[in-house]
Amino acid sequence: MSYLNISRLKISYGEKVVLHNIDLAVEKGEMIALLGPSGCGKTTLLNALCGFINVNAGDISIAGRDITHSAPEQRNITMVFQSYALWPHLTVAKNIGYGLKLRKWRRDDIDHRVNELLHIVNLSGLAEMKVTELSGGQRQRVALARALAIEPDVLVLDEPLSNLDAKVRLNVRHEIKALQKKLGFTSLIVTHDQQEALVMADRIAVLNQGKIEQIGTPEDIYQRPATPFVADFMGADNKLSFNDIQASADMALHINGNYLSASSQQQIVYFRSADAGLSELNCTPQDSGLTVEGLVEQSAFLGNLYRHSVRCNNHLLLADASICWPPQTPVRLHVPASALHVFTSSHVR
Ligand SMILES: Nc1ncnc2c1ncn2[C@@H]1O[C@H](COP(=O)(O)OP(=O)(O)OP(=O)(O)O)[C@@H](O)[C@H]1O
Repeated sequence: MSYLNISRLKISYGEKVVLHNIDLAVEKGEMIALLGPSGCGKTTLLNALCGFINVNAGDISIAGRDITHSAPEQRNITMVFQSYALWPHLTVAKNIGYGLKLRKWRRDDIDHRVNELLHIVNLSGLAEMKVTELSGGQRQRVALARALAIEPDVLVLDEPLSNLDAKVRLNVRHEIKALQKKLGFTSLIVTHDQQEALVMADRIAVLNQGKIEQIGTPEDIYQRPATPFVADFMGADNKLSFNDIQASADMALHINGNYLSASSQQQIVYFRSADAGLSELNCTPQDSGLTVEGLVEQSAFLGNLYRHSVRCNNHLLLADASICWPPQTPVRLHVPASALHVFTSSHVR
């Protein structure tokens, strides 16, 4: 039995079902990222876990204790919000100690715990500052310290980094991850950002329209997407059907040494632009993987590389390269078989 168990959870708003039979088992000390497009039900799942909304069917338990219908304050789950939700008129120390005061801790014990947390989140020395005097990154660390102060059974983070600018965001996500490893708290984090999920989570649950499409390690989700939705969401931005490939004299696909056969026509292949290499037409073609001959239509400088769009008949494919191939250059685009994600079209919605 896992530490946190969500089983067959169903939530609806009126007639509209927004979570369908969600099963999620989280081990103690694990960080799970809930990843998915806007409206897929991530926040609803967190709200159900925290007890902010009613559950239509299913169960939630922590350490064997059924909390499906417990009041939020009886669950020992704390949430860190995107907006920090700090008290602006209180100092950093008073914000961090707020939950402990509500729990009627003794003054000395609160001071001791607050100092411990200030040290943990690297804010020692800022105890007496008002939170309004802090930067966004510092405020989010206060919010985290306040949430951790009461030693929650589960820490829930709802898009905790989305109000921070890009550079601070990169630092804070590594800090939270390091803290989670050090302190061993169990947590669920909601994010839109696939890279944030890859960096921070032990496992990622990808949600689509109220269902979990796939749950697995970051490597599983990125390298072995189970469905076309996950492949696409995780950045496999090119898509071709086997029919398209077979119909074109300029495309060829070899998998396990075999040229694609007629029986595989119901299949569809996804790949990332980063996995597609470009070469001149007079180079010897590779004998495995996908090969497409076409013309460079556009190239865009992305800083560390150039992204090219390559036209082959009515298909426009994307390929990255460290050098810039000018528009109208005839090229061969090649993707190794190991970087192709192949699905039967019954998977494709
Ligand atoms: N109070 C509500 N009443 C009715 N429908 C709601 C309510 N809250 C959310 N929904 C609907 O439930 C679905 C899931 O919403 P939810 O906020 O959980 O998605 P999300 O994945 O967190 O989205 P985002 O990333 O944009 O925050 C959406 O279709 C939304 O419109």
